[in-house]
Amino acid sequence: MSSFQHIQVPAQGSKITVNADMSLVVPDEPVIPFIEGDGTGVDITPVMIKVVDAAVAKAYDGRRRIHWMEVYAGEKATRVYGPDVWLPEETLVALKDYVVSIKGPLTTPVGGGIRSLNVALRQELDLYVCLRPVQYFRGVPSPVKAPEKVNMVIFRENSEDIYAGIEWPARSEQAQKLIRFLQGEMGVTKIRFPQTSGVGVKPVSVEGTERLVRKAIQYAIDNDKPNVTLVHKGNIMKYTEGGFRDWGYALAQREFGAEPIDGGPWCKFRNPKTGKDIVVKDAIADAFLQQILLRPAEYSVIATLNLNGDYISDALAAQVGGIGIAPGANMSDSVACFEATHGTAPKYAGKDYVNPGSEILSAEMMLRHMGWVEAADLILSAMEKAILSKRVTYDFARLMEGAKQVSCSGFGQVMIDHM
Ligand SMILES: NC(=O)C1=CN([C@@H]2O[C@H](COP(=O)(O)OP(=O)(O)OC[C@H]3O[C@@H](n4cnc5c(N)ncnc54)[C@H](OP(=O)(O)O)[C@@H]3O)[C@@H](O)[C@H]2O)C=CC1
Ligand SMILES: O=C(O)CCC(=O)C(=O)O
Ligand SMILES: [Mg+2]
Repeated sequence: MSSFQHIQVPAQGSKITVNADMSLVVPDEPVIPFIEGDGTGVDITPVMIKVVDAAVAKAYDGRRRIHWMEVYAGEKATRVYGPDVWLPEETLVALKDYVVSIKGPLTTPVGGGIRSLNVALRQELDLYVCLRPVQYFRGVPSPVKAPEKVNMVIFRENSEDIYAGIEWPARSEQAQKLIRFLQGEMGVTKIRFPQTSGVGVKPVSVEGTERLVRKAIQYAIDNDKPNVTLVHKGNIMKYTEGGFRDWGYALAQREFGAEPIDGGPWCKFRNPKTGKDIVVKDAIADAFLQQILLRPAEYSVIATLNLNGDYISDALAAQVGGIGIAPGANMSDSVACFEATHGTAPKYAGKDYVNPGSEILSAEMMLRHMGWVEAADLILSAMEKAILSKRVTYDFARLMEGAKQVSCSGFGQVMIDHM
């Protein structure tokens, strides 16, 4: 018997569980929760499910099957649970309990209104790694000359930084109180317009940095990557972004035995699995954004803070063809919730128009994470073949010579036809 109020647990299928060493135990018929998402979520999420089901059926010939379980967040949650319930407690319980899940995008209003549900989910479940691989698919139209040189994996810190939403509006009692405290007790004299300033707080911790950088370096080891770059703005924000850089380097030396190169700060260590050197280096965020355009081949794994990671994700996605095919995952040591890099693209909502590729590739990451590599590989090859067939959604069609534009669901079907 389910103890959920509105979540319908599928009659068949069972939970994915986690061993003490954090490895997954994945049954052949797992129950996977999904959040449909706001805006274009209604378009892309059903297509993602159809493509994944087709890949799993093809790869395992009926021996494996996903039982999808809808859980609610965002506008749909307010329709199901009541007008003010944007992120029901039972959604959080289900995402945690069922270990692996996938979500569509959720709307966050600008300037006021509710705080980001996406951020709330990451915080509540402590999904501290935002993992966003950026790779080039043959045939994708790109604004740069050599998009195939972009092959990076972003590890974005997902739980702290200015992104955590600790801020107060201009002229509010709280902002005024904090400004008075800063001026009266902390010796701050440089708030230019204290009467009319909104204020935000940017927490960046040693633990938060270390757990993220540790994952990034381990990923470089496991996946035979040549370097890890810590991207920060530590020249200006010395004790937050500068701290991130310093704690990252210190961790590389302390836990992975990295030695300074030419007196540092860059350092390197030998990959215990391959014997090759892994260089740990850093870049200041503004310079990094021009480096990824001019010298992308020199960067492989990126470890960065929350807001930088947000900007870098969309910028890098553009280099390989746009956020229509930019996947991602939010992960703790045990729980993972997969989601596209893009948002709800409201002007296209409900039009069966946008590219479902980002959410499908997020599902591909999910299948790989579950160890269902055959199904994941099928999705990758179907994506590549679909793009090469030039039957693509508007975002690619408008940049491709000789393309035939298809709808969101049409692109899903083209993928299935190529499996
Ligand atoms: N994780 C999440 O749930 C996220 C949620 N958001 C939220 O989404 C809302 C809208 O944000 P906005 O800044 O407009 O960013 P979006 O990512 O939603 O859209 C920006 C532009 O990106 C392109 N785009 C987005 N999705 C697709 C797709 N599936 N296929 C092809 N192109 C796509 C479109 O470009 P074009 O106009 O050129 O066609 C679109 O206008 C906000 O409330 C924001 O907070 C934003 C990011 C992540
Ligand atoms: O939460 C949001 O609305 C935006 C989040 C976002 O842009 C991201 O995580 O990349
Ligand atoms: Mg973003």
